[in-house]
Amino acid sequence: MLRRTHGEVAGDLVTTTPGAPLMFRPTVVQTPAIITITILIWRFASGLVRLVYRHPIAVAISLGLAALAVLHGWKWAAGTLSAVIAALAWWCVAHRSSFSRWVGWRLLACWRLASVYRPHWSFAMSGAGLSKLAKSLEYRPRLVRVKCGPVADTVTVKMLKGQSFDDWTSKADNLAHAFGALSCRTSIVRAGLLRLSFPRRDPLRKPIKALPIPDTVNLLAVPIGLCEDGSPWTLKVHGTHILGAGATGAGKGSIIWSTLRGLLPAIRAGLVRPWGLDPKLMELSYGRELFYRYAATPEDCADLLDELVSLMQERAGLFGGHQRSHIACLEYPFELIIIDEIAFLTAYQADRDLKKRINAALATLTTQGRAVGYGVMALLQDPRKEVMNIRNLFPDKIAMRLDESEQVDMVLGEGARERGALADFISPVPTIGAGVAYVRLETSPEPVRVRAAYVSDGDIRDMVAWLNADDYGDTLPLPEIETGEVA
Ligand SMILES: Nc1ncnc2c1ncn2[C@@H]1O[C@H](COP(=O)(O)OP(=O)(O)OP(=O)(O)O)[C@@H](O)[C@H]1O
Repeated sequence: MLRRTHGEVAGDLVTTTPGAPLMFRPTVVQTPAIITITILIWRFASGLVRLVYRHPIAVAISLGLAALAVLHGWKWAAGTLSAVIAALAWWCVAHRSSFSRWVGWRLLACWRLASVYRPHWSFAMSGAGLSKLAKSLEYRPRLVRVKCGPVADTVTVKMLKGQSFDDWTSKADNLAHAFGALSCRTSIVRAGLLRLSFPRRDPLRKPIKALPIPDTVNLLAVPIGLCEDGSPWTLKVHGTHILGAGATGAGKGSIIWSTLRGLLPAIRAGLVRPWGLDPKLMELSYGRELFYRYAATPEDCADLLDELVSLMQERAGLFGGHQRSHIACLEYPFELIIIDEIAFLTAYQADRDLKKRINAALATLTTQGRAVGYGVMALLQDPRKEVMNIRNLFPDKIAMRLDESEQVDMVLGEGARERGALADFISPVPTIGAGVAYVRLETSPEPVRVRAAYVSDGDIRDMVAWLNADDYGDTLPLPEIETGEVA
């Protein structure tokens, strides 16, 4: 027997027939039409306000054309529209960069929103497991805004309540494929708001030619290559120490030479003094004349490091009580100690006394050198702790192509690989992957993919010639040089 009943009496029902089907119909509360209409009007009005706020120019043009068509006829509207299009085309040809900035990227963003992100959003969210089902309703993260730049699209998203940043970083691969991109990077804008970055093309696909020797030198931003968004990759060399790790053939040399190239005017002026330690004898020796001092054998390297420690301590003694930071000048230049394959001097050194001396000198330089104008840039192949037990004394790290995925976090810190630093996936083919690296820039904790410019043997010879050229004689002006306050 079938019985219809209202929800509230269901709890009191008793049936004597075992297995008798019970039809349960919940109480339906009729919403008054006025409330439904008010909600619809409210939604329409807020959508309209949002449209005007987000696209004021497009709305103004559309309204203006509509007004023209109503007041003077469609021919006037069509003529004005043609004039506007012709003006935009002229702007695009004559001043491409300003056109792109003000119009081009916005139009592209509208197009990408309508053709890529909006249509695939719902499926991508449920496919990646980022939407939630509650009471038979599907709740999806809200697509807030799409912006386009020369290289990548950035999509701002409002996360669902209860979601964490890690929920999104772990789905980066799913999202990249869902929107037809090569990769997806996630970063936090503010609580609950995320930025997803989808590259449309890869500016690091091809080797980058050696950058021009700059006129001015900023020790806090030496240009050495490009970031994945096409912006310059600059390296802070003053007030820090840099550790670069990469398997053989990863292109560690390009980081050294690009840095020296960016510093060349300051080296020539005597404001920066590079010290080269080259235990492999293969890398730095090619541009030996660029170095203020150079050592290759482990004994010479140990002596040089000891000398640097005593110079540094002497300078610290002079600065003590007078100044707390270093500004590069002729009297106290910035001393940059470049060590190629540091493991040869530390872990792989057979002579135990020498190894101890070198380790002690390196630890002293890296712990006390920053504030008095001593910076260490060390490169190595194997970042494991057994090989490099002082890697935590290097504030800035660069992960080039690495052999194992676990090595990525050893270099860039816990969780870096999960956040997209796929250094173990960098191609071993030199033209594709040499010089490519992941770094954490000061502005963001998220790893950024970068590529150092390739400084060829010819470029190094040119740098030596440039340094030794005496056309300026003694009248060489000091380059503008910026150093930061280093506490
Ligand atoms: N930035 C770069 N862009 C393109 N190609 C590069 C770049 N850097 C290096 N290469 C190419 O990769 C090769 C290996 O580079 P490099 O010797 O610098 O590697 P490495 O990491 O120092 O290797 P190893 O540790 O064995 O000395 C170079 O001969 C060059 O052809």
